[in-house]
Amino acid sequence: MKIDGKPYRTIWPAPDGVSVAVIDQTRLPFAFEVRRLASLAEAAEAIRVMVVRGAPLIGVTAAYGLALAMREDASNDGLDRAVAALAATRPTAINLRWALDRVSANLRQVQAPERFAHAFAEAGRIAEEDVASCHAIGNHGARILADLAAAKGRPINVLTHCNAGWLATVDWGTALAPIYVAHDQGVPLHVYVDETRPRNQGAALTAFELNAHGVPHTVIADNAGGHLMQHGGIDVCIVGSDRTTATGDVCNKIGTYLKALAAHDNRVPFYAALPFSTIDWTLADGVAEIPIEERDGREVSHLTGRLPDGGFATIEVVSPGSPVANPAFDVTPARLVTGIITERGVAEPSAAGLLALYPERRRAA
Ligand SMILES: CSC[C@@H](O)[C@@H](O)C(=O)COP(=O)(O)O
Repeated sequence: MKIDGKPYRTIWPAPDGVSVAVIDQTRLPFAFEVRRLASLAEAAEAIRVMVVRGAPLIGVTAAYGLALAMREDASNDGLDRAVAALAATRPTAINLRWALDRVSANLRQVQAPERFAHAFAEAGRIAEEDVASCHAIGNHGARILADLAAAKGRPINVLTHCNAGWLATVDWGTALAPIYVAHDQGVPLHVYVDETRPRNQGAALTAFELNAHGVPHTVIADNAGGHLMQHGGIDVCIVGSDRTTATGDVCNKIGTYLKALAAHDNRVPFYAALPFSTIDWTLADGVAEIPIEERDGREVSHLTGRLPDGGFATIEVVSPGSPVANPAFDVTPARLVTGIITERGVAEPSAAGLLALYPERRRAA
């Protein structure tokens, strides 16, 4: 996607050929800064502190992180240690584990001296595949939006939560890809953007993206969505996912479940958009089985933003001394999901629906 007319991806090989460049998402929307990751430690830290975030991008960064680790220690022990270090950075997004498994399986087939080049190339392939998957998700999802706009005969209102746009992937995004494709095709739409406390990925990142692309949008407080749905203000919800079970339960940013409940109560269609790398085929019950990341309470008790003089400040907003909890994701059961938009088409949110799109998994099972 473009920033000030210049096309960007969220991660790309640096010109030196031995490191990668990423957009520092902790600085957006007020500052656009590119960071270079040159070591395993830098890649792991970038994922942990959310310089890069979003399930698909976490996976690609981990793949490059494994490559960077192979420059430091390409032995089998070094490979095991690097996989463990990267896997420990964030527990919920399955793309992380999926990318590590894929690259490390590849590396075990080659001798140590070749491992860096192999891993770097494989990470690049994963990135390219992610772009293709997200673009395909955009095309499939755009048809849903176009049909809805045609049926309503007016601009449609789409609600999204967190940031599942191009910043959360390598390019295009998952939940926002259908919006970009539909907007580019001339489908009249407007997006309600949940601010997404505590880290405000909606207010900071989704709004930044939609602004840059010229998509009409309005940022709302997280608690406003139910009210808007009761009054006919939302025609469809689209969210991303960090892990989707083989039965169609969808785990996404904290607060997604409440939106799905409100959508169900108001008969508003609720879609999750995700690539195959987000499906955890080993799980059947998302609420019971998906590990939910618990993040630092400071993300709830403090807010960081821009001051009138352009400087940045972090301020305290919770009564000092009050305990704070910060679960970062929740699970929306399949029964609340209308459809799962994937790179292969739209699946019914069920084991049968997903297997119909991914028949090779039936054989694997
Ligand atoms: C295309 S990304 C889908 C999800 O990763 C996204 O909705 C989300 O919850 C991101 O969470 P984050 O904690 O910012 O990494």
